[in-house]
Amino acid sequence: MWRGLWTLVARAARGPRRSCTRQGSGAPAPGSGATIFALSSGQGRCGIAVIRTSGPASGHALRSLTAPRDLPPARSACLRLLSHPRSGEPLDRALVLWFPGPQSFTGEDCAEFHVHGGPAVVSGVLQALGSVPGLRPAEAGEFTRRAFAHGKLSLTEVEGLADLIHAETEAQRRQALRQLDGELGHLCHGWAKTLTKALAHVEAYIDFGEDDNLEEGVLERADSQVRELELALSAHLRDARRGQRLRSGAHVVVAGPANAGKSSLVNLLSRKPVSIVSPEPGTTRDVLEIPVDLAGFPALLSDTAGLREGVGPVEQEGVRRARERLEQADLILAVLDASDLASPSSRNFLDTVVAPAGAESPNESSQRLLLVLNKSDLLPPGGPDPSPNLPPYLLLSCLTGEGLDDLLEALRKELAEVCGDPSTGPPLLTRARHQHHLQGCLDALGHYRQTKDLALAAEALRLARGHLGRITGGGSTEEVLDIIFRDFCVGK
Ligand SMILES: Nc1nc2c(ncn2[C@@H]2O[C@H](COP(=O)(O)OP(=O)(O)OP(=O)(O)O)[C@@H](O)[C@H]2O)c(=O)[nH]1
Ligand SMILES: [K+]
Ligand SMILES: [Mg+2]
Repeated sequence: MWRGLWTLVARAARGPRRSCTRQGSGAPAPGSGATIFALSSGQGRCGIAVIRTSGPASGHALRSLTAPRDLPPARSACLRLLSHPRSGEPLDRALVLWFPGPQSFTGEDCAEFHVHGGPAVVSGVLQALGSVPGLRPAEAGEFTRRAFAHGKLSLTEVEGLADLIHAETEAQRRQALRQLDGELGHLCHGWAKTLTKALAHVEAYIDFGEDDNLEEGVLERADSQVRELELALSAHLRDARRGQRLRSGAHVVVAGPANAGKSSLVNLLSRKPVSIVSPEPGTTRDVLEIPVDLAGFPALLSDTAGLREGVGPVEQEGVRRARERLEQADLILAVLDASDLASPSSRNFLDTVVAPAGAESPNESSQRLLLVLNKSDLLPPGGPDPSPNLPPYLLLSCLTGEGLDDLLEALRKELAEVCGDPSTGPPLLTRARHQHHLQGCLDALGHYRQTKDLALAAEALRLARGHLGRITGGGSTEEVLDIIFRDFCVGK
C-alpha cells in the first residue's frame, strides 16, 4: 500500500504523465527533502519495537511527539513520554535517540523511537509521525539507499548488509559481515589504483614519448602491472561460483541403491521427517528438495529415488530424475547399505557413480562425493566385509545416530571447499554482478595487451577501471540500484 501510495506521490513530483510506467523502485533521489519513517524492527508483538526517521524534518518530528521537551543530546538515549502531536493523547513512554547528520546511518538527521512492542503502540506512533508535516512512510530499502547516496556505504557493503539481514547459517553471516566491512570493496579499490597508475604511465608516454626526460621503461612497467592484475582477477573469477553457492546454498544430492537409507539420512540431516521412510524398496520416487543448514553452510539437500533397473514406468522416471539431479550436484552423498555391499545393486552403484567421481582429480570443476555406509548397526563387530576396491568411506547408522558427528565434520570440510570458507579465504564474489564486472575488466585488459595503438590501450585501461568502479557502486545505473535495494524490507 505504501509503495503504491508513494508511486503516485513520486509521479506527481515528476510532473504530469512523464511516463506511464513505474520507473525504478519509485524511491526518490535523496536530498529531495522528504523525511521518511518506518518500523525498523520485525512486525508483530514484541518487547521493544524500533521506529526511525531520516531526513531534515526528523528533529521537528521528535520534538512534535515529545513536546514540551527539547531535543535530547545527540546519540544518547533519553526516556520521554510520547504523545500525538494533534490530539495530545499519550501514546507510550519510550526511549528516544537523536542522531544529527552527517553522523548517522543515512548521513541525514535521524531519530529513533524505542517503543513498547504492542501492535497498538506501534501503529499509534506511526500514525502520529504520519501527521507531522513533511513526513511520509519509507519505501523498502530507502534508509539504506540514502546511506549509499550519502557515501556512508559502498554498493558491495550495501549487498553485505542485505545478506547479513537474510543470513541463515553461520558461514553466510561471516561472509556477509566481511562484505559489510568493505573487504571486497577494498580489494576492488586496490585493483583500480593499480590501473590508474598504469594509465598514468601510458598517458605520460603518449604525451612525452619523444621527450628525453621521460624515464626508461615506462610502458614496460605498465605492461607488467596489467599482467599481474590479470592474474589476480583470473584467480578470483575461478573462485566466483563459490561465493554464489554460499549465498544461495550448495546442491547436495543424496543418492544410492533402493533401500540404502537415503530418506532416513535426509530426515536425520534436516532434523525433520520430510521424506517417507519404509522397508519397501522404491519408496522415494520423485526428487525431494529441502533447504538445510549443513554444518554451518547453507545447502539444498535433495532426496532421490533409489537407482535400480527393471522397475515400472513411474519409478523409472524417478530414476531418470535422480540421475539428472546427480549431474547438477555440487556434492554427492552416496549412500550404501553397509550390510549389503556385495549385492549387484551396490556393486553397480559403486562402479557407475562412486568410482567415476573418485577417479577425477579433485580440481575445482570435478564433482565432490562422500561415500556413506549406512546401517552400521547391522554389521558384525569387525566392520564391513573387507572389499578390495572400496574407496574411503564413513560408517553411519541412521537408526542409532552413530557416526553422525564424523559425517557432519566431513560435510563441513567438503562444503568449505564447495562454498569457500568465509573465515579464512579471500573475499568472495557473492553475486553474478561482481563476476560480470570482473570479467568485463579482464576482457578490457585483454584488449589492452593486444592493441599496438597507445590511445586505444589507454581507453582499454579506462574501461577496465570503470568495471571495477561499478562493483562498488561508482556510476551505477538506476536499474542496478533498484535490483539491489529490492532485497531490503521497509525500515531498512
Ligand atoms: N537397521 C537400520 N535400518 C535402517 C537404517 N537406516 C534406514 N534403515 C531402514 O531401512 C529401510 C529403508 O530406509 P529408507 O530411508 O526408506 O531408504 P531409501 O534409500 O530412502 O529407500 P528408497 O526410497 O526406497 O530407495 C527402512 O526400513 C529404514 O527404517 C539404519 O541405520 N539401520
Ligand atoms: K525404502
Ligand atoms: Mg527414500
